[in-house]
Amino acid sequence: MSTGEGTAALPRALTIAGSDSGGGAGIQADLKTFQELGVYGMSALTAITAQNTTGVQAVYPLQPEEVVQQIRSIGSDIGTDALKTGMLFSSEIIRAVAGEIREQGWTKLVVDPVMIAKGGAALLLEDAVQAMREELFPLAEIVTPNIPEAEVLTGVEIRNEASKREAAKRLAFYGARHVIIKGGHDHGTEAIDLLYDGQGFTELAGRRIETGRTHGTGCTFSAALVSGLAQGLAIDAALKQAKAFIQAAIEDGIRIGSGHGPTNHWAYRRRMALQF
Ligand SMILES: Nc1ncnc2c1ncn2[C@@H]1O[C@H](COP(=O)(O)OP(=O)(O)O)[C@@H](O)[C@H]1O
Ligand SMILES: Cc1ncc(COP(=O)(O)O)c(N)n1
Repeated sequence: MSTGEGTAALPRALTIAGSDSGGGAGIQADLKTFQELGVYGMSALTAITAQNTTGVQAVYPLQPEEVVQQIRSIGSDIGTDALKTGMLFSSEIIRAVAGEIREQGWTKLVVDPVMIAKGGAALLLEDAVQAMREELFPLAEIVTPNIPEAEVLTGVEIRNEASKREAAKRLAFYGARHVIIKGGHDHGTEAIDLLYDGQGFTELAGRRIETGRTHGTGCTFSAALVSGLAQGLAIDAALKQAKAFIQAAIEDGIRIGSGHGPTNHWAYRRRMALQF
């Protein structure tokens, strides 16, 4: 019988990101992922987007101090074991968020350098790329660009394995302790994510699924990574869990909306349950 005293020491994770009204990406994807992996989820909103599977209809950024206050409220009372950033929109918000993360002394930070939604809408202003590199990357345990984002951040055109590795090295040079260049935008029968830890490379491959339902894959993947870090996993174990989580979520994508449908955040836990 429950004593009503509560569950001790659930891992805690915070997402600092934009809201996706359609529920497939942004903080909604992050919170669903935290919950599915048994992590207590918290959020600090950076922007509201009016969005569905067909695209982004409007973006309403918050004031930098509104973002900072949310983070401060969490830091001054609940705290967090790990955190991620997603859509940050402007250099002003990036600077404010980086300043507050430094203030809180949080180090288990995953930076997902969200730039463009799958439908083509800008989720980061062009002049904010430099602030992202200079302010946020030095604080990051892991940065998780997709291929187009890695190209914008480094100026390296990724055409083959050698240029992908060169881009990863440059991203590490900006201060991130680990770099994962995600392979969703690549071609081939496998989606291969490349991890660089400042010394060597590791590849993690999953079967590429032919589907249009990939809205929120990057958000979901980085939220799963953060969950692993919050649980105390090492980077390679957190990456394996995140890859299995996103693979299941894409394989069991949800048939809703007429455009880029969302992934299924429930799929991984259901598969785990079926194994026992
Ligand atoms: N069609 C796919 N089949 C299997 N895995 C995929 C597919 N698309 C993306 N992934 C995986 O999803 C994760 C997110 O990658 P990606 O889609 O490149 O990010 P983003 O959403 O930032 O563009 C990575 O682990 C990637 O390998
Ligand atoms: C609020 C918000 N944040 C991020 C994304 C990127 O989505 P994806 O993970 O598919 O790149 C999005 N579409 N909306």
